[in-house]
Amino acid sequence: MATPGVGAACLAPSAAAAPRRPSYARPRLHLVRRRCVAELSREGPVSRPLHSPAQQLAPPVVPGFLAPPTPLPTVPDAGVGDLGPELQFQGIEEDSVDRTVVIASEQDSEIIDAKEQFPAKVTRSIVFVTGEAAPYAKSGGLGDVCGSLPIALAARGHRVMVVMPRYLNGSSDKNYAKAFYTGKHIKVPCFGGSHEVTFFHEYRDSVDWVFVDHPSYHRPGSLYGDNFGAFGDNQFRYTLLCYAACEAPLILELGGYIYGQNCMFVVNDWHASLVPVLLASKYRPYGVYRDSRSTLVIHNLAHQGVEPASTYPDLGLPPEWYGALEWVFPEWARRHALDKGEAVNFLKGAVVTADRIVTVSQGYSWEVTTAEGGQGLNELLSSRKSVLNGIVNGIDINDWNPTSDKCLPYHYSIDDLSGKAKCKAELQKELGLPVRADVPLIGFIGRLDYQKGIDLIKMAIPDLMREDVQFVMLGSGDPIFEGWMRSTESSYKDKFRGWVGFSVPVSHRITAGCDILLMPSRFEPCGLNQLYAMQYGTIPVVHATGGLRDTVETFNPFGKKGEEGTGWAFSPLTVDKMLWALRIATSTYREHKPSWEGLMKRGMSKDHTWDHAAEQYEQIFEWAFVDQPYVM
Ligand SMILES: Nc1ncnc2c1ncn2[C@@H]1O[C@H](COP(=O)(O)OP(=O)(O)O[C@H]2O[C@H](CO)[C@@H](O)[C@H](O)[C@H]2O)[C@@H](O)[C@H]1O
Repeated sequence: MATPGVGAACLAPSAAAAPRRPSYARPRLHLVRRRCVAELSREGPVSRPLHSPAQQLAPPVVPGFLAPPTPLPTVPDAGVGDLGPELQFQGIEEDSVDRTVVIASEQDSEIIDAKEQFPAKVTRSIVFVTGEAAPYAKSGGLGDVCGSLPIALAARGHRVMVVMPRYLNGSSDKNYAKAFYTGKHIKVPCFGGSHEVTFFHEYRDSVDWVFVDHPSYHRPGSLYGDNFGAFGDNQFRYTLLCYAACEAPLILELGGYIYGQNCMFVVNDWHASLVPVLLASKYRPYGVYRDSRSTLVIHNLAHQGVEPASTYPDLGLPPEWYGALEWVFPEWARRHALDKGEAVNFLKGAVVTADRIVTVSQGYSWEVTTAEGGQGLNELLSSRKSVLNGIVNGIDINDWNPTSDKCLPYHYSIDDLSGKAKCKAELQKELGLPVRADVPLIGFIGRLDYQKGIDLIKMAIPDLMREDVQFVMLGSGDPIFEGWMRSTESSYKDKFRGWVGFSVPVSHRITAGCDILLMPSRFEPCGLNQLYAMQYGTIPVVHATGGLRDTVETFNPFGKKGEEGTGWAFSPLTVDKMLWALRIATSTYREHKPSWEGLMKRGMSKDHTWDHAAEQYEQIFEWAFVDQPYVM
């Protein structure tokens, strides 16, 4: 809790000295807090910063994994003076905000505004760690979420940093044009060497976007691989990211001030999963980050970052922490009689060390605890049920809004849907399909992957193409399915289009121009395309699984208040059942126009913004800070 006396003492001189950030409309509460921190730091001895990389990354002596903590070494005096007061200032509670207002005479009006403007009761320093974030780099839904949730949290008053790689592959380089070298670099001791990474920074939408730079992020191809498959050094690339993310809050003075040690790390999927392991094994034993917490967000359990056990020494972790990452494949998954199935698993490391675990829908948070949906981690995840929650993703309403979408030839809204019919005609024209308003246009957008049920679509196409429908698919991934899309297009010239590739503008045009969006996913942690579809008045037909079941309500013409529902969620996942759902949808489109319009409008009127989800994340963070760190 802030002490008014201390705050008052520090604010006065620093207010004049502190540099102003170019656009400081949002974090004025933080401005007060950061000034206090900086000034107090000057009072203490700062000759040897606690965050010196050499000190942080030195091999510590720690007890075995999850063993009861032994008394920690005394925290070096250098950092204590700085960090004590900062910790007091982190997490300003509502009543302390009032006191802050009292002490900040110079800025009174701004801060009072800020208090009214920002809904968060307790503001925190939040550090997202991710392999991708739109618009800088995106390969799928992870990029969407990490590009928009941080902004939503910042808008609620938190200080938010996103740490991700600076991918330079020729096509994405321009996305980093506004990110500048911070002058900071660290040497990461792993993989048999000392690897220098540098930090770039852009302040946008009230979020500090931090890009970790290393030659391994500069190569042609997609983010994680190229035509020959996944990059062989991905484990190395994301180990670097995790080390860098742990150092960033300690060494980067963003807007003049570091984030400090009292952070909530939000680690997304396996790429970031080493972060909680590092906090527990390499920082807390030195008294650093003892007041930080971590939340693992699972977007997709299918990718866990599993590599041979022999790579463990490369990670730079203490040998006694092997158990945190240890992974043994079941016998049936081993390659030969001498294969012991021993591996290291990054995601498992986070499951057993993070303070909280979030999946991207409630349905999925249950599925991951079952043998069918747990991808081998179900028992471990079940053991952490008390800290496991599901929060349905939101969507970026600035990007995905039919009233203003820059990728669309026409705009429309719930009150005037005429633009949607024009978008459909334009899309048919663009694809070279017959321009017909009466024929239902079905779309699919997504990775061509087993998860997305492409094989079911492939099996259903001969039957579906006998009907009077049009079908457009946009996707890339498995070369077999890419080839199949091309050959199907030549077989059904008047009805089928397969767009092989990754194109965000085309995905917007398909979402707006289609009548129906098909998602026969085998499993779907949340799914964003069905949310985009509903926002655009396009009716989702989905397999009732995970987040799809949570977000799509099957049409019911005889509901209590009349017609209900926003689409069709079918189950079980069979070709027949999928065709059955599509036939009901297409006949409703043709024969029951008022019902169809009702479906469109109910979908469009749903609140898919991040506001609600951001509030739920805040709650999770609060719970995490109430508890002791799960691993000290
Ligand atoms: N060829 C292409 N061209 C252009 N855009 C394309 C594209 N292929 C896919 N996209 C876009 O990528 C995103 C895919 O998001 P999803 O949520 O459907 O799936 P994904 O499996 O990647 O994400 C994982 O993480 C997200 C986020 O948590 C979860 O919703 C999801 O269930 C989980 O599997 C959408 O924005 C989509 O439009």
